Amino acid sequence: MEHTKFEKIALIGIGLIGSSLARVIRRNDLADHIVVATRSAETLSDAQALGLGDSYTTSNAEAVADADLVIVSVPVGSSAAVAEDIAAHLKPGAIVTDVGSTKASVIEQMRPHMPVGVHFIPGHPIAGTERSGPSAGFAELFEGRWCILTPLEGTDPDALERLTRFWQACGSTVEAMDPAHHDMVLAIVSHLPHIIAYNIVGTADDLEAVTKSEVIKYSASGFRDFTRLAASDPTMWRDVCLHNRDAILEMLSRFSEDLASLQRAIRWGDGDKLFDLFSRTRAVRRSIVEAGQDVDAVDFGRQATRLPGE
Ligand SMILES: NC(=O)C1=CN([C@@H]2O[C@H](COP(=O)(O)OP(=O)(O)OC[C@H]3O[C@@H](n4cnc5c(N)ncnc54)[C@H](O)[C@@H]3O)[C@@H](O)[C@H]2O)C=CC1
Ligand SMILES: O=C(O)C(=O)Cc1ccc(O)cc1
Repeated sequence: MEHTKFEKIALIGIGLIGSSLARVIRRNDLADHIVVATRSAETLSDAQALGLGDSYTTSNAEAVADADLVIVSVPVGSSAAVAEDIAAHLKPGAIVTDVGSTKASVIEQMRPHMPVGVHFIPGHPIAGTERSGPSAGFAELFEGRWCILTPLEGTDPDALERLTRFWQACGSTVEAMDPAHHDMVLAIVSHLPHIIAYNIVGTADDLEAVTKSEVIKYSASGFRDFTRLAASDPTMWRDVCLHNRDAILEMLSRFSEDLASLQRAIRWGDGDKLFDLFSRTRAVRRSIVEAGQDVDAVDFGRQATRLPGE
């Protein structure tokens, strides 16, 4: 594909997302050289053992020297620190992007550090699993998934086109969105489901004294699905909650109102209300499946979401 290959791609952060990128970049021949950078020497040596890059460093600054594409894949709360590390070492004309689950906060943290002549284009692949670390990644992660880019005003169209082609070459469909809108949409479709999962599994865990064995023994599919989400990386999700605070609080307050109304229907035996809601929600699921967004039907998706030991 014309103009898709980069000379040198710097991957800052080599967890689930960074290592999946490393694998797909290698498999699809999207770079002549992949340089891997991460903060801890231990993670770096894991990445090296997996053969994820062509060179390795614990210095973010060293990694970006001569790179024409820099992809920051760290928990969103570390975005400012990474931007500070790399700012003075970026090659003029380089594209800097990220994969963070929140966008307004990442922009606020990184934009002030970006030098003139460097193209900063924030992004977010809507693809992941509950696993983390360099061994968790796989080359197919982004296949058939959306990647949202939130370009800033005045973004160079050629740089945007190059980054769009990069994500397409990873198997994704790219869409541009306003950062505030992204944060609101993701709050309801991704952040709230994780918070609800953390909460319900926590509630069950608090009942431990009475139900310890029952929670495990009878964990039917409903509860099991929540435990998968609630097994997601604590640092990553702490940062998402702290950095998409307003949108999450807005969605949580709507959620609490609706939950109170559901609680009331149960208390007063309002079967019609329950039936109407459950019919409406069943139609939502059907439209997702019809739109081909039912990832459970995709083989690698099923594999990726298996519990450890399954
Ligand atoms: N896990 C998921 O399902 C998805 C995650 N994301 C976003 O991708 C980003 C990365 O997430 P994962 O890969 O899942 O996390 P991870 O925990 O698997 O990996 C994070 C990596 O960042 C490194 N790191 C942390 N601080 C650093 C610093 N200051 N300098 C250099 N490296 C640093 C860690 O050592 C680790 O290698 C997060 O912003 C997350 O919100 C986006 C889509 C899906
Ligand atoms: O594991 C799951 O079900 C996910 O929802 C993965 C995920 C987590 C965070 C994102 O920003 C995007 C995708």
